[in-house]
Amino acid sequence: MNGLAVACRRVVHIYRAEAGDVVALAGVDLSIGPGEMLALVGPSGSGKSTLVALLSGLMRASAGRVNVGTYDLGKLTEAELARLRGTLIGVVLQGAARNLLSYTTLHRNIWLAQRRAARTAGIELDHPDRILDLVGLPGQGRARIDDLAPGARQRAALAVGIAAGPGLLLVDEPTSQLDSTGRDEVLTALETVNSERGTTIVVVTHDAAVGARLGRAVTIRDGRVGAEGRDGQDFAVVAGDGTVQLPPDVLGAFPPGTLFTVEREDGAVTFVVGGTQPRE
Ligand SMILES: Nc1ncnc2c1ncn2[C@@H]1O[C@H](COP(=O)(O)OP(=O)(O)OP(=O)(O)O)[C@@H](O)[C@H]1O
Repeated sequence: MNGLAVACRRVVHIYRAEAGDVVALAGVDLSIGPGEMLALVGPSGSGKSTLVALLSGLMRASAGRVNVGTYDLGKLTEAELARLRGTLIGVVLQGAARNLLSYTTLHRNIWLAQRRAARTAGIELDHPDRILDLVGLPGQGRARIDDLAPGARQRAALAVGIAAGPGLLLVDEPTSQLDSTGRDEVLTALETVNSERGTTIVVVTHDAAVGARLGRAVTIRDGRVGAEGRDGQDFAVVAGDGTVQLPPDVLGAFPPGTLFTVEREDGAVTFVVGGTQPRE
């Protein structure tokens, strides 16, 4: 399966709670190319997990459009969404244990994750040993999950996530409980899956270093896509409503109300900082 493109357009998600509605996503615009690796970085409560739940079809957006490959997820039935999750879309939930049956072997965990895809015509599945090679656990098919070290257990969770050969892999906080060696091994496994299979990979993380290593890091702040870092360069991002999201570390230098002069010359547009003059 080749990598799938992802497109979010003006995505809003509201949780209806007794204490009042919570706007978790407030108009997210995001495009991810097929085969791209990207980190969603942001503080707790900023909306990262909500966005991943929408991309996996576990929840539906309150408004806006979410496309994965040729599918408009908002138009699919629950059964169709469940089928996509078992085939085209792989999900690795936060906390390795939530993805694994701890009392049995790695092989059995992978077989179980392949069951739905095995019944779907046209899907060719990798042998579990090949999947274990990809995540850096060669020859460990007979190991019980209970007996694995934390880093290996996280890579076992990745093996289950890629078992059906998804075109999009969504991974929530894969390195949060690990030391630097464990983190490195998990990131290497993700890079190998991406380069060998072309899988599009989205990783939710609090860790800016993980974002830097994946090449593209998109900041989520208060339910909106904020600034972006790509290959070591920082970018400000224009949102669908015309607001400009700045990298967090330069925000302090441009308080709300900062004016930019817009200069147009020969079809080119330049913005020049014109001083801070907050409106009355
Ligand atoms: N089931 C829910 N009911 C009500 N509010 C919710 C629910 N789930 C999340 N929220 C709220 O939605 C907002 C976004 O939460 P979300 O879990 O997506 O953020 P996050 O960036 O993934 O945070 P974390 O890094 O802590 O997982 C937060 O204000 C959160 O309190």
